[in-house]
Amino acid sequence: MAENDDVRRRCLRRGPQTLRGEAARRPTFDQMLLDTRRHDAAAPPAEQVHSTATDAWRVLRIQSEFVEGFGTLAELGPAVSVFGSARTGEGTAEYELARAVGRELVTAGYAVITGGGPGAMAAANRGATEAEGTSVGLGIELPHEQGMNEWVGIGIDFRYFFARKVMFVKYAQGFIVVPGGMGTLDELFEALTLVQTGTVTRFPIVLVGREFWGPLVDWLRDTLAARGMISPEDLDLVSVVDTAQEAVAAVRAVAQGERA
Ligand SMILES: C/C(=C\CNc1ncnc2c1ncn2[C@@H]1O[C@H](COP(=O)(O)O)[C@@H](O)[C@H]1O)CO
Repeated sequence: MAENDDVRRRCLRRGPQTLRGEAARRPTFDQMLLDTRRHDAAAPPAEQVHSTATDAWRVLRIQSEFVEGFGTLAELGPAVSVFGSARTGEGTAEYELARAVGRELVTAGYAVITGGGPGAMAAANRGATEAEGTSVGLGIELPHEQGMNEWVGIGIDFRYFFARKVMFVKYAQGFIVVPGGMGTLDELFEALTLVQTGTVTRFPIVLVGREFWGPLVDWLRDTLAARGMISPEDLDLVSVVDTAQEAVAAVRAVAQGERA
């Protein structure tokens, strides 16, 4: 019974479609593109050929995500992307930290971009909205979709993670990262790699919460740098602070350096 309720409540947004119940068990577009062992291996050979052919047509859908993203965000003005856990609970210290980051960014003249989901993303969007600033959510279609949080003012739903990731970097002057899990680390390390390789320059990456991020930074220094996997100066690509005010000041310092 509980499982039936869970199936009935499950909601999947797939492009213009909203799917509930059994229909929401269908794979997402990202799964169909990437998880080919799951979706194609069981199919008879003829269908596998058909599936391979449809990959070419997916290019048009992918292209439309870039067109939509570029079109919506081109005139956003200065913005900062904020990342953090989808699981951060309302009322927790980490929720309030993300909310303060959203608020402080708006006060400093930045729009706030998040993944549009729950937890720390909603908190940052909430802070931005409460400070009467621009609050952007770049949502992603997931197997257990939760929908865009209520604090998003400008929302775009993506089907493909990689198209969405381009928007986080292209339209932001920097990243502020509050405590999070796999998704947050993925976004953090993608940005670090882009800066390390010179693909983007003068792009501040600020980790908020010394107690949370300290062990990761220790590992970067004591293991990666110590074993020559990164250069010692790569450690300077990331700043670690404790408060929302310090995080925004770190972003501004880079922006002011750029103007000087
Ligand atoms: C897991 C839950 C909801 C998932 N909904 C998400 N919506 C939008 N963006 C998401 C979602 N989950 C992860 N992300 C992206 O990754 C980062 C957070 O991942 P983490 O593993 O929680 O750190 C975040 O910045 C998003 O861009 C409800 O429990």
